[in-house]
Amino acid sequence: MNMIPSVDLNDFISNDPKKKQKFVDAIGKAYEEIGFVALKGHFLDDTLADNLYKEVKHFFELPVETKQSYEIPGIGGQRGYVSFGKESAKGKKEGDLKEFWHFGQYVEDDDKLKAEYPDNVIVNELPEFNKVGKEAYQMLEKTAKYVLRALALYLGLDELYFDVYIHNGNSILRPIHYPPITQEPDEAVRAAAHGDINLITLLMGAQGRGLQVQNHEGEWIDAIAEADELMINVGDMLSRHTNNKLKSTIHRVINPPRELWGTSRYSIPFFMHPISDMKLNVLDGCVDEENPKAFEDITAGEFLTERLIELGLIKK
Ligand SMILES: O=C(O)CCC(=O)C(=O)O
Ligand SMILES: [Fe+2]
Repeated sequence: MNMIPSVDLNDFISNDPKKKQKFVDAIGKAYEEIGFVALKGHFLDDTLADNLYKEVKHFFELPVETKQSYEIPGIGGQRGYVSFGKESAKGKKEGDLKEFWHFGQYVEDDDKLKAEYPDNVIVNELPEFNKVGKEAYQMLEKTAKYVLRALALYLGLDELYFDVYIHNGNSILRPIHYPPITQEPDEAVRAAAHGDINLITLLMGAQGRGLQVQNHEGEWIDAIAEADELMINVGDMLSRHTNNKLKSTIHRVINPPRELWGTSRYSIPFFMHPISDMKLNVLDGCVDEENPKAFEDITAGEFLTERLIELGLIKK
């Protein structure tokens, strides 16, 4: 499989059962094979996406001292700014060549979760950044909810199975800036090969080249979505919950050829996480003689903490 299939969310949302089933089958098959799809018909419109990119660029252009004033100690980088080189992929010692920001959940109707999550960090210099970040967060979350509904049907679960776990979930919108490369990097790359931690990841298509996905044969293929598509992949939480039926595919961001070292790269993944109490225990329907239970029982919160330690974002 050398192609990332394209699907249209309008098929799922339409009242036509045939189209809906076609969407469910296509996304399920893609996730059993390559682990990625390109999705049209999502809820993030062009104007909002353009404004988000504009504001994100303004943010990363702020003086480094200003950005660092938004780096909050003690929360594992879960909100606000994370400076250059701090995060490394699981198993790597070199930090990735990136700086990033985290917008988190906007809890309005659950005091317990509101207290559990760190507050969102407000950038005083850029009122629009805060506003556009929240709007984009909510539109991507809505898109992800429908994708998970389709996957629930594919897995033989109730269509609304994931809804209770993702309402006020611990999702994160992460604008990333990969700065220009100024000297021959030793071992470090923009983002070393990794699987995402969460249930599913939504990535806007507009970004430049660089993202690559590893297929079953171990070959790296370029993942390029069209401007109106979101690239959506399975993360390790969903892969675990489905006993590896849905694949969390390894991907990376390679450094550009030398003539493009002078250019920045921006990308804005939305990592869909459930609430921390969700049990990621392997679903009964995903276990049979050929596929024995491959993972220990664990909650989403425990799994996240384990991985943030491995990424260097929380200290043991
Ligand atoms: O920058 C990209 O295109 C992808 C980044 C990524 O895979 C990640 O942050 O998990
Ligand atoms: Fe990723």
